[in-house]
Amino acid sequence: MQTHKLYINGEYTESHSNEWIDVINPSTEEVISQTPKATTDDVNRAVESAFQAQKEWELIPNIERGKIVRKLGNKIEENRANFIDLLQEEQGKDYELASGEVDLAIDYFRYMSEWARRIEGEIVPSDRPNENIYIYKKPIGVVAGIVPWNFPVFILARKVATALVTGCTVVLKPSQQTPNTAIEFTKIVDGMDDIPRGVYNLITGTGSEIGYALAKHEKVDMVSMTGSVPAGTKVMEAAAQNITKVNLELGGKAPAIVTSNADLDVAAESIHTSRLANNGQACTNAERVYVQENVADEFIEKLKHSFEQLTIGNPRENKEVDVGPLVSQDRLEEVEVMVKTAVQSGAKVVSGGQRDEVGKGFFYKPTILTNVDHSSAIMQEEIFGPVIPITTFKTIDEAIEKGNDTEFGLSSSVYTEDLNEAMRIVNELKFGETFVNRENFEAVQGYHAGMRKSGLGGADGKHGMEDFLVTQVVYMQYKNDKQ
Ligand SMILES: NC(=O)c1ccc[n+]([C@@H]2O[C@H](COP(=O)([O-])OP(=O)(O)OC[C@H]3O[C@@H](n4cnc5c(N)ncnc54)[C@H](O)[C@@H]3O)[C@@H](O)[C@H]2O)c1
Ligand SMILES: O=C[C@H](O)CS(=O)(=O)O
Repeated sequence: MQTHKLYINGEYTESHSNEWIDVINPSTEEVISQTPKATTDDVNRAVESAFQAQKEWELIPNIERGKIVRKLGNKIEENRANFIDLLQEEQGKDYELASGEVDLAIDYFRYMSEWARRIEGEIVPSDRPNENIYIYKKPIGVVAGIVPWNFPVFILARKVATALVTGCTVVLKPSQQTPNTAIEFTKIVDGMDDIPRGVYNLITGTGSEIGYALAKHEKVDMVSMTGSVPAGTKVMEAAAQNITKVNLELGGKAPAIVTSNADLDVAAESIHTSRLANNGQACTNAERVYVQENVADEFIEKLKHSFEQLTIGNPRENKEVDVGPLVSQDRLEEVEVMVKTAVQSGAKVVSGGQRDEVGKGFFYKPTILTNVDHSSAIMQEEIFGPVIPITTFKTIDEAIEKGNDTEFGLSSSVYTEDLNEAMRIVNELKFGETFVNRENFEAVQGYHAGMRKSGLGGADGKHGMEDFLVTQVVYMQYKNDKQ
């Protein structure tokens, strides 16, 4: 059994707890490694080390930091196959998405490195003679990067690449369910002499203890956390104690609106892809469909047909597998309960509707539900599994109203070939992202940010990079000999 260590101040170190968390392969239920269950003492050590390293790191010229960030991407690429394998093993992704995620992480380090020369301030006119007002952009400081299990490599890149290029130091806490890819990344950092000690630290453990302690730490300047709304609420509560900035990427309940003017083949194919990506476990996946009633039967038939072609199994053993496992037994049971509750309330199962007993592993059959009420739990709560509930609408007004009627505000999508209809729906939907006639997954140069309970602040692009900066305004008075 492989056991791991924490990484603090440039050294591998034992946790003070001497307790361990099992990491389980969701396709086989085997324990694949054990990570230390860190303590608050370990959190203090890691944050102190990041705090001490901050000054040296931010004084390194941006361009040098950018080169280091680029190099990190290159090193992941050298180790690409290993990252893909570890990711498949700990999270159960299919090969295509696992390799896509690792490639996106590589790209992310490279993309963020390019901001090194472009972190710009401003000079604005003063009200007084002989004075310039400089608006400086500076690193926010120590960043706590708290990562979920569903995209453990890509979201690590979002936290680490952005922190390092902006001159911040980082304490990374991966999900206790998928720490092995972060541990592999830590080996890369450890092998690079150009990253000063303490700039990057890794601690492993539970969210409720270690994540919370990190968010509450007075020397953490920003908590950048991706995860569920309940955990994000806890992070805000902890951070509030020191008025620490939070950057939160939380859950979603993305509506997909299919109008009678849609290309139904495109809609069915995109919603299929969007609902099942990562075995149904992505925050931007289509989570509920509103289809105009005169095309509903045809659309549902197309989706049903495509769901029936799917192969389920261990994606690490078979590259052709379309749908792998859910990440854990708990996740499987939660999805099962949500579907059962919906069925008890009158939902009709068009496809799937139960576990897939392929042997060991946490497999649930891709499921289509119709006859669901817009206000029911399956239409309002995040499912995070391969289940798509579908309801109908009569008018575009109704579709927009129902689409917006949610506590989440991350992603949404619209299917129509009518430009006027598309523009109207896009303008009236209140979501951080809207995909028109295509499946989800955002671009690194965009801005991934949720409205309502889906988060605060955002990631990616110029605006995501700027979330890791603070502003200092300098009023520079000078003497003018000519006056
Ligand atoms: N908006 C986005 O970009 C985005 C991306 C990926 C996942 N998500 C969301 O993440 C969720 C799935 O991931 P998950 O199950 O790993 O989420 P989670 O909230 O259970 O855990 C996320 C991270 O937060 C930590 N955590 C948990 N409780 C905490 C607490 N009290 N204090 C501090 N940290 C805590 C966990 O240990 C983990 O590292 C879904 O809701 C999904 O929509 C959102
Ligand atoms: O879980 C959320 C996602 O859709 C994935 S990510 O935003 O690209 O990380």
